[in-house]
Amino acid sequence: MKVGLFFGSFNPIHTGHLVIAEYILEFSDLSEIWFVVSPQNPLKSPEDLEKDEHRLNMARLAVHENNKRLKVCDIEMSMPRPSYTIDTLKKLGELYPGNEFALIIGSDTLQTLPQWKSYKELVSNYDFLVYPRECNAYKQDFPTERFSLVDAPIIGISSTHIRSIIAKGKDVLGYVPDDVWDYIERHGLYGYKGIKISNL
Ligand SMILES: Nc1ncnc2c1ncn2[C@@H]1O[C@H](COP(=O)(O)OP(=O)(O)OP(=O)(O)O)[C@@H](O)[C@H]1O
Ligand SMILES: O=C(O)c1ccc[n+]([C@@H]2O[C@H](COP(=O)([O-])O)[C@@H](O)[C@H]2O)c1
Repeated sequence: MKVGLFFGSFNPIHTGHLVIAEYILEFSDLSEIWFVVSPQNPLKSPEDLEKDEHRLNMARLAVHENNKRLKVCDIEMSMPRPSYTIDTLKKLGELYPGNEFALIIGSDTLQTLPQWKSYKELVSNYDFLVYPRECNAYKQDFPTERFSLVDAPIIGISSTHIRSIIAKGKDVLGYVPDDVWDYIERHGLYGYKGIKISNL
């Protein structure tokens, strides 16, 4: 089975992640997509990062009964930190020898990819599905022939924007699934103190 891995902090998971995953499932040869929730991106500061448990729970709520071919993978929770993708891929390869794994990345990630651990090994040994994000993705930027462009729509939603909306007491509209929003409210995540009356 060919599985697409969508690695991320998912702080929080949002509609953009889900739409892209659904789109790729529909228009690629992947059988499933797994959202791999990372405890700590090696290139990002842990500032503003909600607890692993919360980010994992929200990812599970988001994919719950949504589409049986979308799954959440918690493998990095029990691995050394920060979360190096090459190490996770090797571990997944040992655990699921019958699966072929491909990576799903946004075009923004192409710029930082050369800084990733074992970059050359990564781009030589795995397929990458790249979708456009905010900016165009140009095929000449692809480091190897294992990269292919996904003609997915551009969705202008980011976790950073959602966190700032919540902290300002504004409504996140449809940017996160309802169950995820309920979870954020219930646990007071991202500085949530209720939506200001002026917005209602
Ligand atoms: N709106 C979106 N459209 C397409 N891909 C997205 C979108 N938002 C995030 N992604 C991709 O999902 C993966 C994981 O995303 P991540 O958890 O970093 O979300 P994010 O919204 O970029 O978060 P942050 O704003 O905190 O950096 C990354 O590969 C990122 O490029
Ligand atoms: O392996 C690396 O060196 C590496 C460097 C930067 C990012 N990553 C992974 O890329 C994913 C994207 O993270 P994020 O925070 O942008 O959602 C996440 O799983 C990180 O662990 C991995």
